[in-house]
Amino acid sequence: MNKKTLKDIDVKGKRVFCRVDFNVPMQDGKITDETRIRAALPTIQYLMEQGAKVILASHFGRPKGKVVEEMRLTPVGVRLAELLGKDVKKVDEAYGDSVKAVISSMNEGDVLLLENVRFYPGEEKNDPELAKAFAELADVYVNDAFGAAHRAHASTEGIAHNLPAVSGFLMEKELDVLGKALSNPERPFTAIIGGAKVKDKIGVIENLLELVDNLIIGGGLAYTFIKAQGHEIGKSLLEADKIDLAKSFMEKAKAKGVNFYMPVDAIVADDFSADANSKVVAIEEIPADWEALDIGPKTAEIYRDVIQKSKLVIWNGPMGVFEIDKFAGGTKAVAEALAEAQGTYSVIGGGDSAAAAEKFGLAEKMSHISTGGGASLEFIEGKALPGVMALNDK
Ligand SMILES: Nc1ncnc2c1ncn2[C@@H]1O[C@H](COP(=O)(O)OP(=O)(O)OP(=O)(O)O)[C@@H](O)[C@H]1O
Ligand SMILES: O=C(O)[C@H](O)COP(=O)(O)O
Repeated sequence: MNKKTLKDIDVKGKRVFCRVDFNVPMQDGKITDETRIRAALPTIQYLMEQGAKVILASHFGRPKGKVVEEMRLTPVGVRLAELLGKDVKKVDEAYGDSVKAVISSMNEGDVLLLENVRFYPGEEKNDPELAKAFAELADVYVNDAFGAAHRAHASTEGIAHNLPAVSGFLMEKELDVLGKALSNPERPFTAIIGGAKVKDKIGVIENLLELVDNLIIGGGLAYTFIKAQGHEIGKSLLEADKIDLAKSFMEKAKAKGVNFYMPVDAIVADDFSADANSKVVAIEEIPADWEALDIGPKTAEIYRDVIQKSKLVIWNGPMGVFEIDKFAGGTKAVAEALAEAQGTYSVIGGGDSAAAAEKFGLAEKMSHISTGGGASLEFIEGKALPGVMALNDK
């Protein structure tokens, strides 16, 4: 990487604004997967050992520029303190005089966690004033938030223009590992795209068609494609204004000779809940009042077979609502196929896919679990990541 890293600068006694990605899966105020917190520890511990005053900033969820009580970073601070074996002071703002006062009382090696940066409308707008306000808190900026590096926001991009700016260890490692896997990909190269963020991921699919031999679609975003094929999808997730785009992708795949795999069956439910009635149906037969919440067993078998014949697989986004056991089978089948595949380099991206691998006890069997979802996809697509571009050159 041609960007400066933490090892290139001296942080002793300095106030370091360290952007991390603590956007962890959470249910009822409990962290359900702490991969992203653990992944940030090497940088945080290094900063502590070097005698920096460590000021951590992160976003959590999508509060849209307002304070949302359930999206405070307080539970993350509690868990971080346990993992570090050290107090972590948490404040309820992310800049301003009261935060400055807390920072001025910090000792070398102390750790402070700021509030969710997305509580401020300027964050996602990359407002230069907010970037300046963040920068005023510190002497140095370290970006270790690989998972948010595809966002040009005030705490991931803007701030880097106001302070000496370097990457953290996690950022460096992610760019290194992903860069190596993709510089000359082994084939067959397969991408598996699932999850629920249809808007975010649909563009990615188009770019992946230029790179891969096989494209597997699952999760909530599959149903926009199924609809585009002319089937009814009941109450399944749909991005209606993307149907034509989905159609054009399927045509593009055909023209390019990319194998485009979509669910042939699904598990449908009459409610989005653990005690819903559910059944397996062929993909053309989703009942009007039901929604598809997982791929079906036939689809899982086909996907398993493709995965096992691949040399490089990137996987982003679960195949179904894996948080609920009865809709977890498809995601589990994909995770198992990846874990069992011999000689296949497997890269998992996305908070939820990583959480799923962890939930099924298969995380250790994957070649690389990236802490980035959208970020790893954009990197794979060959896009420049704003959070990386803004850092100082070596
Ligand atoms: N068929 C479906 N209908 C509705 N929701 C679904 C369906 N399949 C999966 N999901 C949901 O998608 C969510 C994950 O989607 P998301 O796109 O955020 O994936 P991700 O792996 O976390 O990627 P990223 O890190 O980029 O956000 C899960 O909470 C899961 O329950
Ligand atoms: O979960 C992620 O992919 C990152 O934390 C970025 O979150 P975002 O998609 O809400 O920007």
